[in-house]
Amino acid sequence: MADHRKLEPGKLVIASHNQGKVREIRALLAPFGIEPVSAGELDLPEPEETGTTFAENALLKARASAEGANCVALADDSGLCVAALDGAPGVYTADWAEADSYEGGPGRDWYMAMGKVEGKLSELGPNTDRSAYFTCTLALAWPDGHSELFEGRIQGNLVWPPRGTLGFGYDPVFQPIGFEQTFAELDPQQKHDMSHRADAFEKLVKACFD
Ligand SMILES: O=P(O)(O)OP(=O)(O)OP(=O)(O)OC[C@H]1O[C@@H](n2cnc3c(O)ncnc32)[C@H](O)[C@@H]1O
Ligand SMILES: [Mg+2]
Repeated sequence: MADHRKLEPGKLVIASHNQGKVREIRALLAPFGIEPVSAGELDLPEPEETGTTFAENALLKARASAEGANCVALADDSGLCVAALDGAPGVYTADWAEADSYEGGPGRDWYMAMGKVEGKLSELGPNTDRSAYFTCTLALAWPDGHSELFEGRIQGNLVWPPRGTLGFGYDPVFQPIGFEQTFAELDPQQKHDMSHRADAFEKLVKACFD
């Protein structure tokens, strides 16, 4: 594998507009002397995610922030891949939650999105395989165009109805293998110890900090 570029202590833009993700990435970065600032805090525009893979979208977001802020940027493109749905919603996980909010503007309705997944699974019958995994691709981009990619994954099963109030997105329906609780019922630290994001982050740390 090609040499990795080390991350120096200092400013880093978290190229995400998802508060749940930003919170988790801040916690994961906390031990490394990095000063994270989010794309939202810098008023950087949210680029359109036109890629067809997690890697393409992660790079697109990281590059947009690295150029916009002229500093190193870290993006996360992630999603839920359901075995019985041939990997859907996958790279379109966030799109499945697009909805007109009650205020009339566009927004995201996670309960509706979780119901959409459940609806498609139930159409397949009562004995349908409920296994799914979360995947996360992290992209680091430097203002000079250099970039690095890291992937992580966690396997689990989908539950219905949703359970728990912690975490974000699809956490209330995702029960990681070996646990009785969903991601939204587990302590956030427990999620950080095993999640798809933590798995990708571990690879990033080995490559860019060690
Ligand atoms: O692109 P940014 O601004 O980072 O924010 P986003 O919410 O649009 O993020 P993605 O494009 O990567 O879409 C991935 C979706 O997958 C879901 N997801 C990813 N990681 C998750 C996690 O740890 N727990 C629950 N849902 C997760 C969540 O709903 C995300 O919105
Ligand atoms: Mg997105």
